Amino acid sequence: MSGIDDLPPLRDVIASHGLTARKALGQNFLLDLNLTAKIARSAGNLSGKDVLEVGPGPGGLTRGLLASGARRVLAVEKDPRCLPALAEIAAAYPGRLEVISGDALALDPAEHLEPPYAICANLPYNVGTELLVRWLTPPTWPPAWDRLTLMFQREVAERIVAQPGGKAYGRLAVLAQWRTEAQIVMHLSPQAFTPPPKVSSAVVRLDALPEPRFPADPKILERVVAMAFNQRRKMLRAALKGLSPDIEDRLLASGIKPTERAEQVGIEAFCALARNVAAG
Ligand SMILES: C[S@@+](CC[C@H](N)C(=O)[O-])C[C@H]1O[C@@H](n2cnc3c(N)ncnc32)[C@H](O)[C@@H]1O
Repeated sequence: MSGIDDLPPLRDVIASHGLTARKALGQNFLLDLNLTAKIARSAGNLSGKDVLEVGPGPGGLTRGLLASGARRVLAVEKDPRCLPALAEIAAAYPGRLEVISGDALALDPAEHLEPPYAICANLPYNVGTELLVRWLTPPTWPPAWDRLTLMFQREVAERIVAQPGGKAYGRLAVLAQWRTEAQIVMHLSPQAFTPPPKVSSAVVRLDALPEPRFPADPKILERVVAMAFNQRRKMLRAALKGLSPDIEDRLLASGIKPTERAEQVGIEAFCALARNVAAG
């Protein structure tokens, strides 16, 4: 007995299905069901909610999400070897777990889930940031999800919640914090995983704000921020010179010193610059 459901312990599951971890798929499994239950709880009240899970693997977190009351979990898994283990969970929770075999990058969750849905995942390291950026930049805001609860390498988690003035602060921090409340809610040591990765991990929770903190056109803001941080060691007057011939004036009008570097500029000032650029 696992403690949170009547399914077998995960060590038995991975042994019986021959689920040796594959590095190319970012497979570091969580086999402690108390821990996966804790991560599911950190996603808040899931009762009656639809949840998207990317990369369920043998299903430890999936079991936590179902046990914590999610109405329906849509789990997208690229490794077909995991499907039999997931089918056993689906049988234990009739009508509540749908498993899609394939690449999460190719999935449109809107075709399957009732908004506002939650997204909760122990993300594969190789596609984690790409998925996060995609979820943070939907065509309209608020997005179809209302909360992301995601495990990342600790260094990526720290970049998401970073404040101006340090090396961790960059495009990811601006994109995340402009339209969400982002916080690290849990730290995990490598030993929590099988096999243990080289680095520590952290769970980040991002709550979608009803509207952005400061007004700006998303596309223009993304362009300004990408250019500014692509050459983060340069002064902004140089890093952003491709943006406008009178960039120094625009920076000054936005309250930014042209000699500053991107990592010194807060989100409010980046938004002011994006509005100035949009005004033509
Ligand atoms: C870090 S493991 C997490 C597994 C499980 N959720 C856990 O916590 O034990 C990442 C999982 O994502 C899967 N995966 C990797 N790339 C994927 C992709 N592009 N789309 C969907 N799943 C993917 C891997 O096969 C693996 O099962």
